Amino acid sequence: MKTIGFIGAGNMGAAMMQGAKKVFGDGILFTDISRNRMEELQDQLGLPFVLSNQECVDQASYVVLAIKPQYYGEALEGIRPRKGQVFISIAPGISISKVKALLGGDVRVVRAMPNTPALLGEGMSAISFSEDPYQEEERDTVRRLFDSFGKTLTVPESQMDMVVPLSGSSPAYVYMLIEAMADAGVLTGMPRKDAYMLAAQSVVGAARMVLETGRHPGALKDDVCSPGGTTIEAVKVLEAKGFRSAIIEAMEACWKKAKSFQSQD
Ligand SMILES: NC(=O)C1=CN([C@@H]2O[C@H](COP(=O)(O)OP(=O)(O)OC[C@H]3O[C@@H](n4cnc5c(N)ncnc54)[C@H](O)[C@@H]3O)[C@@H](O)[C@H]2O)C=CC1
Ligand SMILES: O=C(O)[C@@H]1CCC=N1
Repeated sequence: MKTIGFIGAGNMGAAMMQGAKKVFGDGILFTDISRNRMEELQDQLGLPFVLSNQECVDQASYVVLAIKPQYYGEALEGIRPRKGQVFISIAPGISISKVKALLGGDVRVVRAMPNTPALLGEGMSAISFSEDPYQEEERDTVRRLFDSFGKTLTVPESQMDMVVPLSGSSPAYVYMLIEAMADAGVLTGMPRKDAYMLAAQSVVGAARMVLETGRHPGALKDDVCSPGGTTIEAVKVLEAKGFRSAIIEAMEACWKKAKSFQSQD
C-alpha cells in the first residue's frame, strides 16, 4: 500500500509529485489515461505507475484527483473507494459534495487549489477539509503533501472559487506581465535575456516586500514613486489604461468560470 496515489499526471499532478517525492519518497504512485505520459514521467521522476484509476485507488491511502473538472465524471465512473478513504480534489469549481456524490458518498474529501510554481517548491495552495472527522495524523499528512511544494493556507470551502484567480491561475498573468515588461526592454534595444532577468527578479523582490514587510502594497508603490520622477509617469499611464480594473475584471471572469464547473452536472 502506498501513501499517495495521483490520478492524472499532467502539469499540475507532475509538479505536485515532484515536491511530494521529497517527503513521501517511494510512498507515491500514479496513473494517467495516456500510457506515453506515464512512461515519460516514470523516467523523469522514478515513480511507479498503475494502469487504471481503480488500481490507483486500491493501492493508496490518499488519492489526488489531478484531472480537469470536465473529466471528473468519466474518470470516477465505477470507481469503488474504500470506506472513509481520503480524496484530494484540485479541480476548480468542483465542490466537496460533488466529489462525494461521484464516489458514492462514503469518502472524505479535501478540496485544494495548488499552482505550478510547486515545481520549484514555491507553490501556493489553499485547502479545505470536508466536515468529516479526521485524525490529526491524517490532516497532517495532507498538509505535509502541500507543504512539500510551497506554502499552504486553510480556507473555508466557500472561498475556494476565489482562490482560483488569486493563486491557481495568477502565475499566468504574472508571466504575461513579465513578458510585456521584457518586450518593452527589447523595444528600446535591451537583449531579451537581460530584460527577463530584470523584470522577473523585480517581480520576485516586489512580492517578497509585500509578504515580508507586511506593509500595504500602495505604500510600497508610493516609496518607488519619487516626486516628479520616472515611476509616477508609468503609474499615470497604467491608471489611464485601466491596469487595475483589467486585473479585477480578468479575475472576476476567472472566478465565474470556476463557479460554472459546479453547475455542469
Ligand atoms: N495547471 C495549473 O496551473 C493548475 C491546474 N489545476 C487543476 O489541476 C487539474 C489538472 O490540470 P493540469 O495538470 O493543468 O492538466 P493536464 O491536462 O496537464 O493534465 C491532466 C492529466 O489528466 C489525464 N487524464 C485525462 N483524463 C483522465 C482519466 N479519465 N483518467 C486518468 N487520467 C486522465 C491527462 O492525460 C493529463 O495527463 C485540473 O483540474 C486543473 O484545473 C489546479 C491548479 C493549477
Ligand atoms: O486554467 C485552469 O483551469 C487551471 C486551474 C487553475 C490554473 N489552471
